Parts: sequence; structure tokens; C-alpha cells
Amino acid sequence: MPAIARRLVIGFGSESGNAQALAYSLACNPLWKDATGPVHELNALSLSQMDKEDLLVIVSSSFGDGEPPANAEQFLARVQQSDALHGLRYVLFGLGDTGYPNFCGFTKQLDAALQERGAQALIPRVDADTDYADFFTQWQAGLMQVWQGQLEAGAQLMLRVTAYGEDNAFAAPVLERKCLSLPAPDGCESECAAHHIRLDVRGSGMAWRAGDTLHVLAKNEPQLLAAIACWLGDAEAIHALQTKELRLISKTVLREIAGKTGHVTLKELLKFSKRKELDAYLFGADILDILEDFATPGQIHLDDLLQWLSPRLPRAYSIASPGASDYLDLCIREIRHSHRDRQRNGMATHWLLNATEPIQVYCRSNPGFHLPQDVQAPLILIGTGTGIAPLIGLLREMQAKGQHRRVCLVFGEKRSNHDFLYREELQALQASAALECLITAFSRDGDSKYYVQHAIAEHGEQLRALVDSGAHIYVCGNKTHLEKAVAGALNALYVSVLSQGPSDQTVLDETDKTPAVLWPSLQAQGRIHQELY
Ligand SMILES: Cc1cc2nc3c(=O)[nH]c(=O)nc-3n(C[C@H](O)[C@H](O)[C@H](O)COP(=O)(O)O)c2cc1C
Repeated sequence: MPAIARRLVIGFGSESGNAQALAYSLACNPLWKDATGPVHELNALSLSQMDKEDLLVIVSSSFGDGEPPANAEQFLARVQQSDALHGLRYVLFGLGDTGYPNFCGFTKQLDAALQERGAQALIPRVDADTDYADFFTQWQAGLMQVWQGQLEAGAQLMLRVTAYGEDNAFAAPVLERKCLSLPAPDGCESECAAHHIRLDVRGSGMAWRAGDTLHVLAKNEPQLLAAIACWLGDAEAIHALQTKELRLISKTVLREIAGKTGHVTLKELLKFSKRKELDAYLFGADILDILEDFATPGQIHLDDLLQWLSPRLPRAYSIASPGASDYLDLCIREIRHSHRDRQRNGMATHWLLNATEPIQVYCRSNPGFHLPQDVQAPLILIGTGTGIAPLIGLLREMQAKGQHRRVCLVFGEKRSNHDFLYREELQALQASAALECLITAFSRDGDSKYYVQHAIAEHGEQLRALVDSGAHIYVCGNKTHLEKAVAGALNALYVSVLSQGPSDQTVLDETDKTPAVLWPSLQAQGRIHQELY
């Protein structure tokens, strides 16, 4: 089939090399290799030297605040200065990061400038997030079809991540809510049950992968708003404070209150030397506690709070389902306790569990917790409590992608008959050999406490074999204890190795196996992935 163009002209705009690498790999495609000249920085591309026989291929990132990379700035200026570009045919692949407010800002601007001057896009512009590899594969396949004259295929290729964020969240209806914990004999289930939540994200254009996080913008509880309004003596507060952060109160707000009230205890608490006491006080406290403790009605007004309080902050949850799906799963723990005669609920968890309206959400990429690129690399997944969420997400993503790795899961919780989250699913994965081993550590099942570090020691030989064959280790759970416990337990496995003498079939240097350096060495190799909260 004849090509649609005589020349494929490839230009890139790149600051840290991603777009440049894609541009060079594109040039090697055998289909157009002979019709492609040198790959250019966009700044070095001259529009006047291109004609109707050419197809211009642009691969570029955005930087700064949606601006061009330095090696593409002049190209944008040149396009903007051109009178007309009729007859110029182009395709444009934009790399960006939805974490930035101006997602793919430069490539969107460039696309608009080219179109305004009459240039013709043969494939709609691509807006790719940090995980651009899949989009690039699809786009290159589409470009090959276009190159061979199948213009319709190109016109239909829509590869665009919609950038949702705090100011532009997606309203996701709740599809399912299910309690994952079973009733416990001591009646603790109402306090600490874990729940599965499924959100409907059809039509959102939202892109994520297992390991990524979902940010939830919850509404403040009516009871809390009413109580604050009552304290202020201003009913307007119920509506006005709806989108303000009432739980995570910054020290700046406390300083403002101290400035207004002159409260001696608060001023004392704000001293640098009292920072630990202040942190302890703030833990679990909301703005109503602070007002009740350090101010009297009449000293603080609604306008003050509106000025001082930040907008409500999103709460992040690990996604427990694979990407490229119509729905998105979470595994959350209900937080409910009584403090100073008031019922306290976790703001976003309560909202997720009770809201009758769609939940405002957006995704954020978490590349450090994605599956390793090496599809052969074994995995050791270690999670406690709802820390299982991203791990079940990784397992499900492997299933969805048909990846067969050696995987071992170590799961820690309190009681097997109450807290064995995803028990059936995990046992089914084990039965199907998708999970090579399922190790549990239920701390309250026996007479003495048994935690994941004890399970790691007990199953040391099996885990060591996985580490020696290049396993990546994923750890998710408690920030205060888990890393130390897991690192210590894995290091300890190699103390016994050293005492037994070196093994010869290992991917680690013998020097890396000394207890103190094993963990940092695995970290340096990019084999430790942690999500601690
Ligand atoms: C300092 C900095 C600023 C960035 N600004 C933006 C931005 O405004 N919009 C966007 O979509 N991506 C932004 N990004 C993300 C990059 O576009 C993205 O990482 C891309 O893959 C980099 O490609 P490159 O290596 O070819 O430059 C930024 C990245 C960094 C490090």
C-alpha cells in the first residue's frame, strides 16, 4: 500500500528525555524508516521547509505551568507567527502529568495554534499522563494505519486523559458497598469494620493503574456544621463552611485564633518547645474543639473562619482494582469513636459509606507502587489491615493482564474469623496458582502476639528464595511500625544465611546480604515499593 506522505518529519520537545526517547523510537519503525530524516528538536524545525508531501510528527511534553520545554519554545512562537499553514498535515503526541494544574498545556496550545492556521491533524491530539506507554503503543499502531492510507482509523483514535483535580472532580456514583469484616465475638466490628466500595467511573476518561491513589472530596457532616453554627450564633455558617476544611486544622489557623483571643494556654501551646503537645492536641481535634477550648462566642466570627480555614482537603485512598475499567474499587476502614461527648467519624470514610449522592473524586498516579516493568520479576506483597487494598489491586491487575509471576502475599490483621479481608478471593487465587503462597499473621488468634515480621521469619526460606530470584517487595500499611518490622525481619533472614555460609545462586552480592545493607540495597535497586500511612 503506498504511503500517504513522501517524508515523515519527526520533532520533539523534551525536558527530561521522555518525549525525546519516544521520538527516536518512532523513527526506527521499519514502515517509515526510509522516509524519515534525522529526528529534530522542535526549535530546530523550520515550517517553511515542509510541504504538502510531508507528515509532521510532534512528540512533546509540557513543563513549568503548561509551558513548552526549552527546546520547543521557539517552535511555538514560529507557529504563532505564521499566517497560514494550509496543507500542513501533522500528528501530535503530548506527554504530561495530571498532577499539574495545566495538564498537557503546551501541546494543547500548540494543537490549537496549528489548527487555527489551517493545519490538519490526521489523528486527534494525544494527552497522555505519566503512564504514556500504552497510549504510545496504540498511537503508533494508529499512525501506521494512517501512513498506509487508512485515514478513518486515525480520525477515530481518541487517546486523551481528562485531568480531574480538586477544582474539577468527577462525580462517581456508588455502585456497591459491602462490609468485608465479619462480626467479632468482642463486638468490635462496629468500630473497625473494613468495607468494599465500588464507584462507577464510566465515561469519565479517568486513567489509572493498580497502585495509584483516588482522592476523595467529601462533604462536611451536617451535625458538625450545625454545632459550629450554634457556637458562632450564626446560622449562615451551615452553608458557608460547607466546603471548608474543619478537621485538619493548620497551626496558622491556631495562630490567628490566639491573636484574636489572646488565650494564654493556646499561645503557650504554639511555642516551638511544645510542638509535640500541640500535635497530640490536634490529633482528632476539629475546629469546634479548638473554638470551645480557646475562644468564647463573640470573639470569633464566621467571616474570620471563612478567611482562615483552607478549602476542604482531599483524602487519598489506594485503588483496589485494575486500571482501564468502568469501575474503581476501594477498601476502607470505618473510623468511629466518641470523644468529649461527641460522635466522631472519619470525614471521607463516613461520606463514602453513607452519601446518597455521587462522590467527587480524581486519580493521582503513584508510579512507585506500580507493577515492575519486568514481567518475570516475582513479587512479595506485604500488607496489614486495609493496606491490602493496593496489593489486591496489583493481584487483580496481573489477572486482567494475564501476567503470571511468582507472587507471595503476607497479610497481617487481628483475628482470622473477623478480619481476613478478601479471604475467598485470595484463596481462589492460591488455588489457581496465581498466588504461590498466602501467608497470614493474625495477631490476636493465639496466646501470644503474632505479626507479619513473625510470619516472615517463619516462612523465611520461601521468602528468601523469592528475594534471591529478584523479587520486588511491596509494603502497605502502618507508617509507624511496618517498614521497620518488615526490613528487620527480611534482614534477619540473611543473618542466618551468613551463618550457614554463602549460597551461590543469588541475585544479590554477598556484601549486600549483611543485615544492615540488605534493605537499603534492595531500595537502591528499586525493588522496595512502600505505601505507608
Ligand atoms: C517541574 C515540572 C513541571 C511540569 N509541569 C507540567 C505541566 O505544567 N503540565 C503537564 O501536563 N505536565 C507537567 N510536567 C510533567 C512532564 O510533562 C512529564 O513528566 C513528561 O513525561 C516529561 O517528559 P520529558 O522528559 O520529555 O520532558 C512537569 C514536570 C516537571 C518535573
